[in-house]
Amino acid sequence: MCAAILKEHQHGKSRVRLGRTWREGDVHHFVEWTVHTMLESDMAHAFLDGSNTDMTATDTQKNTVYYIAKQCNKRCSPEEYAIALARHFVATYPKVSKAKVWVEQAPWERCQVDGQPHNHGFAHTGAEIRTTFVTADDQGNTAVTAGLKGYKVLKTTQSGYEGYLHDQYTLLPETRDRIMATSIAATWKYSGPVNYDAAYAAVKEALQTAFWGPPKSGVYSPSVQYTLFQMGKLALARAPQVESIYLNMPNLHFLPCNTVTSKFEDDVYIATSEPHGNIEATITRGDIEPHCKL
Ligand SMILES: O=c1[nH]c(=O)c2[nH]c(=O)[nH]c2[nH]1
Repeated sequence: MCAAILKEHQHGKSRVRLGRTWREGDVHHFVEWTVHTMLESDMAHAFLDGSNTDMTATDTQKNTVYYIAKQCNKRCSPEEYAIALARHFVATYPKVSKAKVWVEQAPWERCQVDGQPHNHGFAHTGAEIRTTFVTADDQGNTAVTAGLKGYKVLKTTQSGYEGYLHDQYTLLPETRDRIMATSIAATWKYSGPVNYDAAYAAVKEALQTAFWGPPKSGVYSPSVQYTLFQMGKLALARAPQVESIYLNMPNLHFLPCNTVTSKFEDDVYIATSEPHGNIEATITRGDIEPHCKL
């Protein structure tokens, strides 16, 4: 038999789903989180010898997800929760050298009835999922990445695509007026502790502003690539605690449609989801390692 060496190993629980309410008098707050845990630990003997001695079972990890949610008795951000959970794992289990926690927050939003925010009513907006990824190690280091995914945005004009390489394989006509649509996935890394809710709002607003531009005039986009960089740049400018940001933006095509009676007049499009372009980049303030995608 050939020699085989065990390299990196880890174990965790995926897709642990929980709801958490916090009651502040009559006003209730609600989050739904899907949590993934992963522990790097001194457990080579489990892989090599079949011994489970000292192993933190993934079922135990799942139970801890709920336990720490219960311990968070004040309303908290997904980042604060993930930090508490990751630190609990390294503090409690001597064999664990690093804990990784991912949290995805479902888009439940307080609803309005008769123009008033409801005390305990929430609607699933189907909008973006807020994400976080936290690592804590046994040396006391904690790293926090925040993000969002599935945030679909579109503009009906102020987008074009021209000047690209033309050869025998090129069919795409150049345009200065097209629909631009994407589903933004972003992750950004914090340089230290911040107000996570405020920083999230600042980054999201920066992404929106750079994508759409001013309400009346918009802003011209010569490509998804250029707009993506503008979005990342504005996020870094508006959120000083953000060290770097990764953006993935599929180009969701709305294709010009000729109808049986008329040619395309920037009005009727064939809506598509695939195939789609796919553009991504990491934008940093300096020479920083790219970070983890959720
Ligand atoms: O903004 C765009 N970037 C591209 O790289 C590309 N490629 C393509 O066919 N259309 C577009 N649009």
